[in-house]
Amino acid sequence: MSISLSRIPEFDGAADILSDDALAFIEKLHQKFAGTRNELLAARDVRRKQFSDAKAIDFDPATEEVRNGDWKVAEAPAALQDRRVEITGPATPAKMAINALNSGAKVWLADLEDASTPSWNNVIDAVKNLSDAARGKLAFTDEKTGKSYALRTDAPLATVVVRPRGWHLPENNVLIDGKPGVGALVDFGLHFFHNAKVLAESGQGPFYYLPKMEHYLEVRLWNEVFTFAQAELGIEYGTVRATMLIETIPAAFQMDEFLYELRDHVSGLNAGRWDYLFSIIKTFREAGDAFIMPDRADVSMTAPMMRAYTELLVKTCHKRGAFAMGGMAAFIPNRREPEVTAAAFEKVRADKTREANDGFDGSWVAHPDLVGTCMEVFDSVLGSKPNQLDKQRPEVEVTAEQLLDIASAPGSVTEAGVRLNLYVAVAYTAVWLSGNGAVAIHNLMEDAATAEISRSQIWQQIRNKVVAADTGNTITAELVASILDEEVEKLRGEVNDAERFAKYYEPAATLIGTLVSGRDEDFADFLTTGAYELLEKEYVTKP
Ligand SMILES: CC(=O)SCCNC(=O)CCNC(=O)[C@H](O)C(C)(C)COP(=O)(O)OP(=O)(O)OC[C@H]1O[C@@H](n2cnc3c(N)ncnc32)[C@H](O)[C@@H]1OP(=O)(O)O
Ligand SMILES: O=CC(=O)O
Ligand SMILES: [Mg+2]
Repeated sequence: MSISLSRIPEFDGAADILSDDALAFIEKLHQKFAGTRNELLAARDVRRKQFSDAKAIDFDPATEEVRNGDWKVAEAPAALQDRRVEITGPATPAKMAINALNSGAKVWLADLEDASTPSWNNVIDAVKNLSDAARGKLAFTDEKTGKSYALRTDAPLATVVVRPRGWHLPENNVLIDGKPGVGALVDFGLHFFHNAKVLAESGQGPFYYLPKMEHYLEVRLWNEVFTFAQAELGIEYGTVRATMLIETIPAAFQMDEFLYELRDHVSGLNAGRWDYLFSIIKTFREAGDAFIMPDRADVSMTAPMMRAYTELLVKTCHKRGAFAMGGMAAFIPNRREPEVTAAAFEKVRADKTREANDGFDGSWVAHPDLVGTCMEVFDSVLGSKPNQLDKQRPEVEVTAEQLLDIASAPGSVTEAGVRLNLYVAVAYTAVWLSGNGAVAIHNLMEDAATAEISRSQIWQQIRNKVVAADTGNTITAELVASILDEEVEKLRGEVNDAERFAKYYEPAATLIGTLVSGRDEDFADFLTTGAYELLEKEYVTKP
């Protein structure tokens, strides 16, 4: 097996991140783990079809012993005992990293997944920023504004928890025997290689968030990666700690199994609500009326199936001694519009209050101005305790039917919802292609997970011939195509920059137009896979 690179990004420090020793480590990770990763991805397709045909998923009888067994995960290290507020955001540009580290949050989820466009420059800059942060020397001057950014010294910085890409994404710029590498192994491998020792020495990690897994064997693979990586670099077994997102519907049926597989390296589970909704739509997209999701804006965390999911997560985590982490309310403040900010504070407060009262140990915010709201809510529930691991939920009983009870989610499908989904999916994908993996649209945070819901809902609605509640029209491919045209014209006017529109919005619109078609052959497992092909072809590798 041999490793090579398409190119080294042209900025200071990139060559150091891609040193020969680091690449040798990445090559070893691929040698040992890429084959299993490929098999596990193929197994996802087979299972999904089975679930869709059966119109059901159930708890696996083969792992009943794990679910009924009396076991606990390893105790969390001091740096992760108090996670009441976690800010999320990309690790590039450096100013975002510094703002997150300085935000007052206990943890920063440094995101190479939902909030990140994995252009080669972004991936390497993110690792470089994380490496500088681990050594306390991250600083930045914004060339546009002249504003300088430095790590604060007057208060603790957030503890860094890095989220590498999910198992599905390739890394086209790392070639293994001439073929694309595995994004997850590149992100993890580079971060771990450069930072594991320094973080371990200061008790600050290395810590990870693991996204988008669908089966406990995928967790087992991460456990093997961690075990190997620690041994290879002489780091004590069990130093790595990871929090796993329960953000796919099959994973909701395996919370115990996930924790068990990673029990020496785990610190908790997180309720990743946006990918979770996407996963429900994706899994059951052709399974008929019982699985039609209402308009995205209608589905809230108080819908019965979402209550079942979060209640089961808290119960399972605390029974096993693992943290239960809340998810992202998408409302974000706007510093130029006080009434938008006030509404965001109120909605986020309500969301965090529900989570804190349910027993979550902390939760996520998308913006520094929301740290205070989340902190106040958890302070009032936790009191002097760092977490509420002691809050057991024996009264919670959740069935497979409750987890899959989509039909009783309040709300309806409307043509206005279709229109909004198309607008958001195209606008987000265009911004993603321009290098930003997260953006505010209509005062909501949009990232890869929220955009996935928008595009997959439309496919599901066309496929199942859903009738729109507001117009009485059946949602057909033709209707969607004509609304898409209108929304693209609206965006053209708003963007008002022909070159930018042609470069980012037109390819985004073409991609989304295909993905939503309602035809089997057009439904991609991930929006970002197609977008990544465009990114690599059109925007990065071309001179
Ligand atoms: C489904 C999921 O996975 S959720 C987790 C993944 N998603 C995310 O992490 C999204 C995180 N949030 C963001 O990226 C941003 O908040 C956005 C894109 C939604 C909005 O960003 P902006 O439009 O820049 O917001 P705004 O102009 O109000 O920002 C004000 C300041 O706060 C900073 N800021 C905003 N959000 C963040 C953040 N999450 N982390 C660090 N700094 C931030 C901005 O950089 C800006 O700093 P500056 O004044 O020094 O220039
Ligand atoms: O990653 C989080 C989500 O909601 O998706
Ligand atoms: Mg997600």
